[in-house]
Amino acid sequence: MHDLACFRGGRLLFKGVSLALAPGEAAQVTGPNGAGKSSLIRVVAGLLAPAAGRVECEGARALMAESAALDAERPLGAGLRYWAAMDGHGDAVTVALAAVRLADLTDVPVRLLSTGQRRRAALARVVASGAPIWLLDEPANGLDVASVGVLEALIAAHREAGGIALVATHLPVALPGAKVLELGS
Ligand SMILES: Nc1ncnc2c1ncn2[C@@H]1O[C@H](COP(=O)(O)OP(=O)(O)OP(=O)(O)O)[C@@H](O)[C@H]1O
Repeated sequence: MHDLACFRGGRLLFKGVSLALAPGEAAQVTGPNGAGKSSLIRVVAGLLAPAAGRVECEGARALMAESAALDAERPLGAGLRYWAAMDGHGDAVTVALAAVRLADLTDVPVRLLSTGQRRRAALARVVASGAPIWLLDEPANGLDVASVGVLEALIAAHREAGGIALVATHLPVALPGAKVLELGS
């Protein structure tokens, strides 16, 4: 991120935001409600144009935001395979579902999943994407303590394998050695 600025709703949310993440590194984006954490994640994802500055990425980006964008009527496994196939990793879904402890629900329609299970499904989508750069917007929302542990372990394994994680969260998520990007300060 080079000198990023973001205007939204006629308001300057942040400016002068610069950060470099090398393989294996992570950053936590913090700040009060409305500071622009989600907006920053969307800028880095390429979904929102910055008012100034630029983002450079080497490798694909996977975004975990509020919605997992999975067809509610489809079985979970089939819904995830649809996206993973687009990313060229259709065979990664079984492992991803096991990683987020949802293997038992592979054949259950997405509409029947609980809130926390939906969040874990969204995480499975990121895992199955094979993308080296994970952009996680409030990934711990709706997760119980054990699932936050799973989230932390998956991020750690991703970093150990040379991946990068940018995590916006107001809930505690252990990210050892992560850089901190505080917005609204
Ligand atoms: N589509 C939009 N159009 C105009 N303003 C928007 C839009 N989306 C968000 N905003 C505004 O941008 C500001 C930052 O929102 P953002 O969701 O990035 O904050 P946040 O730090 O993630 O907040 P929270 O902690 O509540 O999730 C808010 O004031 C919000 O009202």
